Amino acid sequence: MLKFNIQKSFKGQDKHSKDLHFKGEVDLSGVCTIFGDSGAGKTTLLRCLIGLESCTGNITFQGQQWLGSNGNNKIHKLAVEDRNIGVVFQEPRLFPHLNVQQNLELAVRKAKNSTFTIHHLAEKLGFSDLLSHQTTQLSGGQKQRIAIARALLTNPALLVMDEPLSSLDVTSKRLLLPFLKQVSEQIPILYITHSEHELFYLSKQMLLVNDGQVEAIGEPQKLFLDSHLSLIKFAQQGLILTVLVKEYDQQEALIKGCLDGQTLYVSAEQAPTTSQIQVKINSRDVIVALQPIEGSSLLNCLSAQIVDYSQDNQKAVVLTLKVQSQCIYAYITLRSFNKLKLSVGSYVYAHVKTMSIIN
Ligand SMILES: Nc1ncnc2c1ncn2[C@@H]1O[C@H](COP(=O)(O)OP(=O)(O)OP(=O)(O)O)[C@@H](O)[C@H]1O
Repeated sequence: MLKFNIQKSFKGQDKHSKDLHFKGEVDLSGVCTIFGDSGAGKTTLLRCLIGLESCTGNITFQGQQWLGSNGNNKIHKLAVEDRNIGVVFQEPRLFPHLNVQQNLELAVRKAKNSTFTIHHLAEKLGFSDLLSHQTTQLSGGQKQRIAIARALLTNPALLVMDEPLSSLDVTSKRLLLPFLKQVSEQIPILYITHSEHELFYLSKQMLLVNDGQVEAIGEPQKLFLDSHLSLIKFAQQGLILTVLVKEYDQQEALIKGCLDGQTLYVSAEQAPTTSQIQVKINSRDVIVALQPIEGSSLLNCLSAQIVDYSQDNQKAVVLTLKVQSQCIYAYITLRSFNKLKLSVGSYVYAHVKTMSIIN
């Protein structure tokens, strides 16, 4: 469990800055993603938690006090190096005067009984042939793989990552995302990202940061559907759903899947390698009708119920359509909404024009 109630002020440094106040309790297991708008305070929260940024208040991790009062009204702050955290930033920050092996050996020396070895991680992350290379000769993706290995070799109780994949190519992301998911079964990960794809692929829970505060903590699917949260403006553009793979038709490059018991066809150049896929359905790609549309090129028609709706200032309505356990949004005009006499509880047919696979 990670518990925190901390304040941070940048006012001395920047008169325009607001005070930030973060409060929350997270039962850390798997990946917990820190998500929010640019400037919301994600990096500041993370840096305060791990002790790289000074702040006031209380932090405890798995019963160990990292920050707080020690009873005599004196501030207790556990040194960063005693918190047993592995840290990976957007920039790999390797020692340029050492080769890959030497960079990693520094971490091994720091660790107490590491469960990982250089050999094992080099194989898993595909850099066995780079061990004798100077780090200055490596690409960004190679450096980041080594930075992740270095963090793991310190045998951390918590791995903290600030947008670790944001500047990497697709191939590196394809290698690292499943790896991190696997690692998170052993070591909890606190992970900042702007990518919805990474968020939904990795996280069991998310910590939503908004305007210098923790706005909500919970499962991504639930928070993305909560119309009271700031996330809604972003979520209403489209939601991510889990689809079970039934079969793949190579000739038509089409996956036949199952979404909450209903058939869904998804275009894919290759057969999926997993038994379930995640697809993003944009709200503007959903056509709502009172009957199934016949004789059209539309492949997907889901029967759904309207469970909520909101009107935006563009004279459009965003409908929340529940398929069974999962929801999609549909963005329609106010005129269509009125014409179809829609309301909460109405049953409709949601025709999905297109969707993208995100894992
Ligand atoms: N060193 C600093 N001096 C003054 N203000 C700062 C400093 N660092 C952060 N801030 C302010 O604190 C707020 C939160 O910044 P932070 O970098 O934590 O946001 P973020 O959510 O991580 O943003 P991004 O996604 O763009 O990285 C911003 O208003 C920012 O201007």
